[in-house]
Amino acid sequence: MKLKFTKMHGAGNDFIVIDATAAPIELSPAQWQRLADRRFGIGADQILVVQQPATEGCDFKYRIFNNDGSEVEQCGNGARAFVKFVTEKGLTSKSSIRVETMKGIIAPRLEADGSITVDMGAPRLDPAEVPFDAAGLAGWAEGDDTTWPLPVKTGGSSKTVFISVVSMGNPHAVQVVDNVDTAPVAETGPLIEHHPRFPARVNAGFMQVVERHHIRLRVHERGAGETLACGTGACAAVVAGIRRGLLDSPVRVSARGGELSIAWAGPGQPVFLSGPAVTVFEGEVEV
Ligand SMILES: N[C@H](CCC[C@H](N)C(=O)O)C(=O)O
Repeated sequence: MKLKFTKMHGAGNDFIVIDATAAPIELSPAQWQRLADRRFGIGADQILVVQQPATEGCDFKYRIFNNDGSEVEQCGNGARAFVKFVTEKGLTSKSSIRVETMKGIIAPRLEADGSITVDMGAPRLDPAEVPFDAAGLAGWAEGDDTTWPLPVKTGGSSKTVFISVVSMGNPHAVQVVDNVDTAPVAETGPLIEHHPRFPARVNAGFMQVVERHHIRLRVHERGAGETLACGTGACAAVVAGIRRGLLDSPVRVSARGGELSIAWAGPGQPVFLSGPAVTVFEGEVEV
C-alpha cells in the first residue's frame, strides 16, 4: 500500500510522521524498521504515527517507533514535531493539545512566536519505575539515591560508571563527563543500553556541566544509536543534575543538533521542554 509521510526534525533528531487519523496503520516491527532504515528505507531516528485518541479529554494519540522497529513510550523532540504536523495538516485549530502516548499524556503547546513548549509530565525517580534493577545496590548511592554504580565490561576489562536513573515515561541512565566531545559515547553507550540491570534497555546520556544553567549533552538512544538531540534525554539529564545539586532550573541544553531548554520545579512537578521543530519534505512510499 502507498503511505504518505512527512519528514521532520527537532534539533536534528529526525522523524517520519504519518497521519493515521482516518484509519489506523498496523505494521510489523520489521516493516517499521525498514521504513526507518537509512539505506533500505526513508531513514529516521523515529517514526511518529498520529491516531485518534482512545482517552477522554485527549485530542490525539501518537505511537512512537525507534529506528530498530521497537515501539516506545515517549519522545520529547517528537512531541514538538507532532504539534507542528497536526497544525500544518489542519488536523486541529488548537494551539495547546493533549496527546495520549503509550505511557501517559503530554501537552505540547504552539507559542505565538512559533516556538513549541511541551509539558512532559513529572519524571519518575523510583528505580523500579524506570525500570532499573537496583537489587544488591540498595542503600548504595551518593546523597539521596541520586547515583548508582554500574559495572561496564569493555574489551576484557571492567570499569564502573556512576549513573542517575530517571524515567520520562521512557528510561534514561545519565552520567556526568568532563567533556562530551571526548566522552566514550560510541564505546559505552551500547553497553549501557543493553546492560542487564535495565530489563527494558535504556537511553544513555552523557552530560557536561558548563555552568548551573547550561549543559552540553550527547545521548546514545535506545533503539536508535547516538542522535543529534534527545528531548526526553535532555529532560532526564536536567532532572538528574538538579537532584545532584549541580544545576538550577531553567537549563539550556546544547545538543549536537541544536539547543533545547528545560524547566523543572522539583519532584512531583512536570518537566517543560522547549525547542525547534522543522518540516523538511513530504513524500510517499510503498509498504
Ligand atoms: N529512543 C527513545 C525514544 C525517542 C526519544 C528521543 N528521540 C526524544 O526526543 O525524547 C527510547 O527508546 O526511549
